[in-house]
Amino acid sequence: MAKIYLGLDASTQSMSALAVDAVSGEVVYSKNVNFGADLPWYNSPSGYLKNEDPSVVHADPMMWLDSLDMLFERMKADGFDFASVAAVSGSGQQHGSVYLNSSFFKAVENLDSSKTLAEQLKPSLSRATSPIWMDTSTTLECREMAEALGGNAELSRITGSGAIERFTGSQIRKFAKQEPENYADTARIHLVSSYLCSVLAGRDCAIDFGDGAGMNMLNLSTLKWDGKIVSFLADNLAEKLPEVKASANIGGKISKYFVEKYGFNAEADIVLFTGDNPSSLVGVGAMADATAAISLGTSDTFFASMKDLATDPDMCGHVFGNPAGGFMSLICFRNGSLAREHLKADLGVDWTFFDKTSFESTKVGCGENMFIPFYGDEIAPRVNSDSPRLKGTADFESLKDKASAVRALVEGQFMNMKLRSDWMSSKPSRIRLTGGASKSDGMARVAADVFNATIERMKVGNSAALGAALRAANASGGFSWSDLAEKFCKSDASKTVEPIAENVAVYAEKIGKFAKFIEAEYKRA
Ligand SMILES: Nc1ncnc2c1ncn2[C@@H]1O[C@H](COP(=O)(O)OP(=O)(O)O)[C@@H](O)[C@H]1O
Ligand SMILES: O=C(CO)[C@@H](O)[C@H](O)COP(=O)(O)O
Repeated sequence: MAKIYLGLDASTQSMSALAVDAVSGEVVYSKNVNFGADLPWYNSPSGYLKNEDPSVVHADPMMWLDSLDMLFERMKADGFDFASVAAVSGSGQQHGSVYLNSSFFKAVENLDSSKTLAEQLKPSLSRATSPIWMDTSTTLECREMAEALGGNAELSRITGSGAIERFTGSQIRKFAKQEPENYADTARIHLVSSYLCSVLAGRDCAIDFGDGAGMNMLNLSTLKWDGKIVSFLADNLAEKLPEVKASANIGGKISKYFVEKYGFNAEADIVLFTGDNPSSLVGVGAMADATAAISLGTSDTFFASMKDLATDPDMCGHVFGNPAGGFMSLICFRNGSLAREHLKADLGVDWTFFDKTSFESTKVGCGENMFIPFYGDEIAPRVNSDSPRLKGTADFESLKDKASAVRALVEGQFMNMKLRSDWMSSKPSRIRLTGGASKSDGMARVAADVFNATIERMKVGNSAALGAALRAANASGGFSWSDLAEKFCKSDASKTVEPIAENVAVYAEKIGKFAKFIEAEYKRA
């Protein structure tokens, strides 16, 4: 008999759903709502609100709720059989936080299916907007954290990361300092993942170890909130935090709101949500071995499950909980797809030119041309930037040579990724590529040659939503990881890209020059 599990993914730019039949091994349904295109009244074309201070990046949490209702409406219109779903889980863009007053607990338990989620839950916000992972405005709070808590190396030893601007701890501290009344009015602080989980379950749910580790306050040795860090960050913070639990816990049965409105089975389990990267780790089938993965979503990320805990001396890399148990390493690049989109718009070209044509008409390594692709602040390395830096021929620097500009930007992104990931002890010979831009053959080729690794692309593209569905099947249905990985996490052999020795040598030679170019331009501390 079919066993259907539904995975949801609320990432930076979209809310998506993917349903699997865990018995037959089929993906039976998928659907997507794009925040910019489908909810234009939120004025968030790329999923976040414009701010006059570019370091402040917030999103409207009601946009996430409206997109969830819209997604389920679309699924209903498609005739999706909600009643057949045995369990739901999900993932959210990491680090983003939702601030709620004490009315939240009752409001989420008593959702009325004749109204929308947003109209019922808006009054329970104690902060109108949510800082998200792209926010870099908490440098001062990070410095205060490091000074008070024994330095970044110590914070990294305890939490898996030094004090980081986008992580939730420094964001909470900034909110408490700048808006003390609203902070005092806050009874609960959720992550995007645990907020949506709570809404689905109709009760206040826990944060999981995967996403919780992105808050700079989870003690990785005890897997509890670290008392010393929490009390330093803000007054009474401990009581405002949800519980933190292993990802495989059930948050509860699905709320009657979704049963009445969309026809879910009232017995469907809601499995704790996690971050989109930990979820992708599961979706690419890398939860149980040392396979590395690169996700080219809004952010670019490089991650792998971890055998031995190791931290990054340069503080760009992080340790998160692996939803399948143990830990994972991750490096996040803020100038991922948005930098590619920026150049694409500046050049007035389409994705075919960007993914293919430009690579066919240019040479590997791009001669002397180099492109540091930091259109905005970067987090790996941690530098403030408001424009990319180009060095090379006049036509290249003025962007007249469009093909070279595209190649050099992509090469710059992957060489930077290689430089920042060298702290991870194992050099992967095989990397799984996922995310919206992984369809680009040009990018897959550059990744293979820069990393000297086989690049595998997945049969099921949306690895975060797939990971969520597989986590639901594992935690609620008892399906083993090996069974699920065997059925769902296969790469598409026709899209595998092998490294070419000649090209590998070009990048091995060029990467040193590129590192010096970055250092000279940004004079890193
Ligand atoms: N053909 C393509 N080539 C390169 N990038 C693409 C292509 N199609 C989509 N993208 C990029 O994929 C991104 C979305 O990827 P996705 O994984 O859905 O992001 P997220 O999960 O962060 O919302 C878009 O920002 C877009 O730039
Ligand atoms: O900050 C991080 C990871 O630390 C980002 O990777 C966010 O989790 C956003 O993910 P995408 O929407 O780009 O997938």
